[in-house]
Amino acid sequence: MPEAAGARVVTGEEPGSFARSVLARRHPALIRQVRDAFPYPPERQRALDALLEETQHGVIAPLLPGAHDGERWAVWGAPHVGRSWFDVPFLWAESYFYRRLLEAVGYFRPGPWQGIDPFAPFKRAELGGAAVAEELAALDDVAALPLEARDQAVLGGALWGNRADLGFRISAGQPREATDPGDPGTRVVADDSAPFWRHLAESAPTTVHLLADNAGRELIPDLILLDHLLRTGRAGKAVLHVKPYPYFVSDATTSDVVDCLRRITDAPGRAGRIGARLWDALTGGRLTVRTHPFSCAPLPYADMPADLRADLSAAAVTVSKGDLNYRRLVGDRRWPGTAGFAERTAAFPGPLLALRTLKSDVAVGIEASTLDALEGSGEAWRTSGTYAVIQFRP
Ligand SMILES: O=P(O)(O)OC[C@H]1O[C@](O)(CO)[C@@H](O)[C@@H]1O
Repeated sequence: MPEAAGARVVTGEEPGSFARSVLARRHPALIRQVRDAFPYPPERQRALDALLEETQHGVIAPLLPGAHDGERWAVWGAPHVGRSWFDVPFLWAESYFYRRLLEAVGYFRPGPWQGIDPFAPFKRAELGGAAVAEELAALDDVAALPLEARDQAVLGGALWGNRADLGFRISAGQPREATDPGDPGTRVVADDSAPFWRHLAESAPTTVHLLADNAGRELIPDLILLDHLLRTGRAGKAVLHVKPYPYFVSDATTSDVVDCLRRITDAPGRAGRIGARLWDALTGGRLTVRTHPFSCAPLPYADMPADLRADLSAAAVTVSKGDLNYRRLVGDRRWPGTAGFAERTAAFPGPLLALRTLKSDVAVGIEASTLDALEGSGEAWRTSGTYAVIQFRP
């Protein structure tokens, strides 16, 4: 990889950088929100306070002895433990932060707080909100469209669903809506949707994998996309990869899949029918949910273990959702924006589609003229969540 030598790994060292703002502002705000959202006993509160102090002023500590995944994290953390959270790779720091937050709230420890998702109140509020109801109702109109327009509608739904990310909206202690993106069509800065649909038309209807990102307003359109691919015969089977435990605030776990499915199934009109089909697909084995531990690993996809690699190698396509998955696909480095998507993702097995709204510094596969226009716009286009890419390579 000739560019790797010249592309710096993203860390929080640089004052004013996006990564630094996440570590210095979002993470403390999130700790406070979680602390306020539950009646945690004093020892859990103290653990959360200690984590806050450590992340801002201390050095990275290892997991407590006896952690079920202690050995794995000891290997992954060996180069970083004992250093400032701001000085280590941002991808690793964010991933480990969520693991430590779960430790602080007693998520894995036998006892009353075991298995209690600290982000559940935020996810639940979103799922019960008006936006989800409106989005489900809009499916009635999509049903009337010709196939090609329906293809674009469900793909666009899954793409822009990625804007609805609760972690992204935590700023200075307050969840906030991202700025209105304006006309989403003009905000897709790399669009390989045509070759993607051609590829599916030319492939035998084998298995489609989807690496899910956020629950709620993102997972619902993801499920609708999978239903569309199954129903139109582009996929014979589908596999939905979700996180084995709560992660990056709103990342989907199996219980979020169930909550979303219930929400879709309970909706009137076409949404309810899609929900019933998805339920049948799950119970009948056409749609499978996977929770591979690597889904929460602080590593690029190039380092995926052999079993996951074998699984994805057999896919007609893997659809990768969201910003974090994108960083893990291309490597969390300051690549030139024009670096090739196919080249950067060469180590990923099988055909790949990335659907991502841009919420961090990493971007590749953008035409030089588009990149110039974006750089000249004065906008925080890499991090605002208002621009997106649909990038495909066979
Ligand atoms: O939910 P997504 O799209 O993966 O976004 C996660 C992104 O949010 C951040 O954690 C910051 O809020 C980024 O650093 C990260 O890549």
